[in-house]
Amino acid sequence: MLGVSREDSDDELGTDDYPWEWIYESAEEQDAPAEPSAEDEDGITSRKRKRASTIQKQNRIVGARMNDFECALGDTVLLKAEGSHEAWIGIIYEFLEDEEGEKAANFMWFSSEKEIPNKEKKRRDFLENELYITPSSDINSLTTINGKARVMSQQAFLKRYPNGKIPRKSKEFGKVFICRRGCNTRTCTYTDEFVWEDVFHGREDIETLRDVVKNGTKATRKRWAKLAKEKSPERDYAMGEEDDDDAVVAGLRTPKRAKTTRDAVTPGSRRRRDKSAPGTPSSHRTIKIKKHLEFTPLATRILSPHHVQASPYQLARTQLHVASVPTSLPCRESEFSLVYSHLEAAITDGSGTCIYISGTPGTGKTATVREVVSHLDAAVRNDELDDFIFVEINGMKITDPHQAYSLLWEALKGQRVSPAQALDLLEREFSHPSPRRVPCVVLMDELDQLVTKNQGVMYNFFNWPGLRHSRLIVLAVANTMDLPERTLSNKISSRLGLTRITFPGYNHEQLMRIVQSRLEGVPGHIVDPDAVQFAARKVAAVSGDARRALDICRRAVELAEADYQTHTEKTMPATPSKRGRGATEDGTKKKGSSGRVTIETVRRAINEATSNPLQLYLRSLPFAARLLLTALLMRTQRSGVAESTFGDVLDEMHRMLKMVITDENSSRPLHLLLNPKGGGTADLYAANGISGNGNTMRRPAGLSIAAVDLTGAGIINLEGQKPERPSKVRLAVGDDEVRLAFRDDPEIRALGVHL
Ligand SMILES: Nc1ncnc2c1ncn2[C@@H]1O[C@H](COP(=O)(O)OP(=O)(O)OP(=O)(O)O)[C@@H](O)[C@H]1O
Repeated sequence: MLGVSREDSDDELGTDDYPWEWIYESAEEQDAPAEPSAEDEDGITSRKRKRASTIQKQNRIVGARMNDFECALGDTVLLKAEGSHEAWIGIIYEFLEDEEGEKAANFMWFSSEKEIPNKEKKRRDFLENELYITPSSDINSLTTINGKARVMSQQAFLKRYPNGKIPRKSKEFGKVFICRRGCNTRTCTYTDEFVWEDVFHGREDIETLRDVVKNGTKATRKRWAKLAKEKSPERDYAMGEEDDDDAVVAGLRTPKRAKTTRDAVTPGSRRRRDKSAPGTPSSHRTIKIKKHLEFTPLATRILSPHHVQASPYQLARTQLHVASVPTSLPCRESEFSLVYSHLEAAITDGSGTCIYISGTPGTGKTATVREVVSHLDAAVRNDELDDFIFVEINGMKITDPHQAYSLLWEALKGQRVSPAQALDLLEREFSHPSPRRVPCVVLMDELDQLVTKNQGVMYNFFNWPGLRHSRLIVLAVANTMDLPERTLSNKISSRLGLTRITFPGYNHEQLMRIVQSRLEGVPGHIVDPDAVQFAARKVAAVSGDARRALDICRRAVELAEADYQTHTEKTMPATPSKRGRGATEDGTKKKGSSGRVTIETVRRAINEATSNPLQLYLRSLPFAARLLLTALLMRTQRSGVAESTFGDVLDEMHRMLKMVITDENSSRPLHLLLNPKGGGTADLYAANGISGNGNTMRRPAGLSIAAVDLTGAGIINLEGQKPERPSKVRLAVGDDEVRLAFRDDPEIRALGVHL
C-alpha cells in the first residue's frame, strides 16, 4: 500500500453518490493520428473498413464520468483502500463491467518502496515520492477511484519542486510522484532506469509500458549475481558472471516460508539444508561465500566415532522410517503432476484456488504435497517462478480450529494476533486489492480435525481462494471424500467449486516399489525381494497404506539385525571387534541366512506387532474403553503433552462422535455407520440419550468403569483412580501400541479417526 495518507488527499469526487457513466470513443477520434489510416489500393474496401472500424470504436469505452469528474484510459488515478488510511495509485488500463455488471476498471499498479517485502534485495536509493510501476494489475470497481494523480521523471519533478518536496499545503500534495523504474515487487526485480516522459505519454503507450515492465523485471541469475555484487562488492561470491548451479546466491530466491506446525518436516528441508540457512523462515540473507580450502595437518586428523560408516541395518532402518523424507515418490507421478500444475498455474496467474485432496491414511497425500512445494521452491530459486509463501496448518496440532486464522495471518504478515482478530484482518485483506500480495500456499492437513460447530473455519478456508484479491491457494487434505458435503451441505460445497484429487490406496506392486525404492543404496542385500513382496501383499489386502508397509519392513530389519548380532556373538571370540559389531571391512554384512530379512522375518514382524499380549488385550477391550483410549491418544497428539485432564479427553471424544452424529446428509443410520454389523455402539449411545444434534450428547455408558479398569490394568494412569473432569490422566503404555491396536478397528475408523 502506498505511503499516501488519505487524510492528506482531498476527495476530488466529493461525498455525493452520483452514478458512473461510460464515455465511448467518439467518431472524431477515428481520425486521430495514432490510428493507422486505411489507405488501400482499392477505395471501396477502404471505405468499408473505415465504417466497420468506426462502429467498433464507437462501442469502445475510453473513459468514465461521475458528475463532473472524468477519467480516461491511460490516466493515473488515486484509489481509496477501504479499511485503511492509505491510498493506491494505478494507471487505468482497461474499462469493463465485472461479473455483477458493476462498472469497473483494470488498474496497472504503482508501488512504493514500502511495499517491497524483501528487505534484503530491495534498492536503497529510493527517493521521497518515488513510485515503481509494477507488472501487476487488478480489476476494481470505479467507486474506488478517489481522484487523479500525476507521475513524472525525477528531472521534471525537480523542475517543479526544486527542493524535491511538495509543500503540505499544496493541492498537489500526495498526488504527484516520480517514476524512474519498474519493479516486480514479488520477485524484487527492477527494470533499468528510464525517463518517464520517454516511455509513457498516455493511453497509446500502455501496452508498451506493460511490456517494458514485464520483460524488464524478469529475474535472471545473472541479474542476481550483479545485484549481490553491487550490494556487497567486497565479498567473494561463489559465482562468476556465468554463475553455475551451486553458485546461486543461495536463498535469494527462496519463497517466504512460514512453518507454523510444530516439528513439521518441511518439504525442501534437504535441499535447503544444502543451500541456505536451516530454519530461517525467509532465507534471503544466506549468501554463499567461497571458502579457501583448509587443510588439517595429517598428524592431528582424528576419526570421530560418527565417521564410522553406518551398518546396512542402520541405513535400512533409517530409510524405511516413515519420518525420513524419500528422494522420490514412486507411484504418485500423476497425482504429483496434477497438484504441481494447479499450483504453478495459480502462482503464475496470481489467482486463488482450492484443491481438496482425499484418500485413506498412508496414501502419500502429505508427502506428495510437500514434494510439490519443494519442487516449486526450487523453481523459485531458479528464477522460473514467482515467490510464494508456504504454510502448513495441521488440524491435529492445534487445540482449537480457530487458531488456523492466527496461523495464516502470522504466515502472511508475521504478526501474532488472536483468532478473532486474525479472522477480521483476513476478511479485510482478501477482499481488497494489493499489488504486492505474494501468493500464499496453505496446506491444511488433517482437515477432518478442523471441523467446528458451525463449520466456519472450513468454510472460510474454502471460500477465500475464490475472492478476487486473495491469491490464496488452499490444499485441503482429508481422509474422506465427502467431508465438504457432509459438513457444509451439498449446495455450499458445489458453489465453492473445489478441484478434487483422490489418492487411491496402493496395490501390492506399488507398495513393493515404494519399499524397494527406500532400500536403494543399502549395501549387502539384507532384504530379500520375496520378503518385501510378502509384506506388500499383506498390507495391500487390508489397507493400501504405505506407512504400514514401511513400518512392517522396518521392524523386520530390526529383527534381522538382532538375529545377526546374536549369531555373531555366538561365533565370534569374546573380545569385541574394533570395527564395531557386525560390520565388515566394506560396511556390508557377512553372508549367512541369519541376518537377512526373509518372508519368515516379515511374518514374525507382523505377528509380533499384532499378537503380543498387550495388543491382544487392547483389541479385546469393550468399545467404551477403546473409545476412551483413542480420545486420550488424539488429545495427546493435539496438545503435544502427555498429560491431559479427564475432562479434556471427554471433550475430544465428543468431538469425534459429533462428526458422525451430525452426519445429517448420510442416509445410513448412525448405528450402521458406527458398526456395520449393527448393535453395540448404537445401543451404547441410544441408552445414554445421544441424539442427532450433538448438543444433548452425554457421556456414553461404561466410560467411568472403563477408565477405572484401564487404570487397574496399567494401561492408563488416572489421578486418584477417579474418573472426574479435573483428574489428570495419561497413557501408561506406548502411543504406538494403542495406535497399532486400533488402527484397523472398524468402529474407530467409522468415527473418521485415523491413527
Ligand atoms: N509413493 C510413495 N513413495 C515413498 N514413500 C511414500 C509414498 N507414499 C507414501 N509414502 C510414505 O508413507 C508415509 C505416509 O505418507 P503420507 O503421510 O504422505 O500419507 P497421507 O496420505 O498423508 O496419510 P495421512 O492421511 O495418514 O496423513 C510417509 O512416510 C511417506 O513418505
